[in-house]
Amino acid sequence: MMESVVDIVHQNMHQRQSIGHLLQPAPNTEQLELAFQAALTAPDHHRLKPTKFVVISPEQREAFGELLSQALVDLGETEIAQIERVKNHPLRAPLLVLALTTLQDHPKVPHFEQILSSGAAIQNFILSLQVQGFSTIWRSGAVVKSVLLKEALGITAHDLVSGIIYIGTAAKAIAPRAEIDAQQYVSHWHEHHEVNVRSSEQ
Ligand SMILES: Cc1cc2nc3c(=O)[nH]c(=O)nc-3n(C[C@H](O)[C@H](O)[C@H](O)COP(=O)(O)O)c2cc1C
Repeated sequence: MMESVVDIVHQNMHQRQSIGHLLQPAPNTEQLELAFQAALTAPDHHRLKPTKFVVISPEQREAFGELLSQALVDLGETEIAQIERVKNHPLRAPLLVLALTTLQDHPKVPHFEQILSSGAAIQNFILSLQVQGFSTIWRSGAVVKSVLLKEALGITAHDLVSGIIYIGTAAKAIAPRAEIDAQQYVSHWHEHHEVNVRSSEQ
C-alpha cells in the first residue's frame, strides 16, 4: 500500500537522530539551499528574520578549528590538550553550518521569541536534510559564548551562536528511536480549577 504523506512526514521526524560521526557525502549546493528555504519558513514574530546561517566548507574546517581554539583561549582555557582537541572538532563531519541569532530590541518581540524562532528554523533545517538522506548533529559547546568567535562571524557580543550543525552521512544504520510515550508530557486543562487571583491591593 502506498504510504501517505502524513506517514512519510512523521517517519522523517521519528527517524531523525543525532549522529556524532559523519562521513561524505555532504549535501551539494542545491540540497543545502532547499534546507535553508525550509529553515526560513519557521514562525518568526514580526518577520524579524533573527536566524542567519554561515556555511563552513570542507576545505575551511581546519581554519575554523583554529578559530575555535582561539575562542577557547579567549574564554580563559589554559589546558593545552583541550585547546588542541577543539581544533579537530570540525573534522567530525564533512560540512558545518553555523546558525546565528541576531537579536533586535523590538517593542513586541522579546529576545526569547527571537531565540525560539531560531530553534524552529534549525529544526526545519535538519529535518529537510534528513528527508534528503543526510544526517546531522546540532552542537554548541563552550565556544559559542566567545565574543572573539562572535566578532569573527560578524555578529555582536549580544547575538548568539545558536548552533553548530554538523552535516554528512551516517556511517552505519542506527537503531530506531525508542517509542515515545507522549501522554507523559501532555495534560488537559481543567477549566474549573481554582486560580489564586492576585489582588492588586496586596
Ligand atoms: C541548543 C542545543 C545544543 C546542543 N549542543 C550539543 C553539544 O554541544 N554536544 C552534543 O553532544 N549534543 C548537543 N546537543 C544535543 C544533540 O543535538 C541531540 O539533540 C541529543 O544528543 C539528543 O539526540 P537526538 O537528536 O538523537 O534525539 C544540543 C542540542 C541543542 C538543542
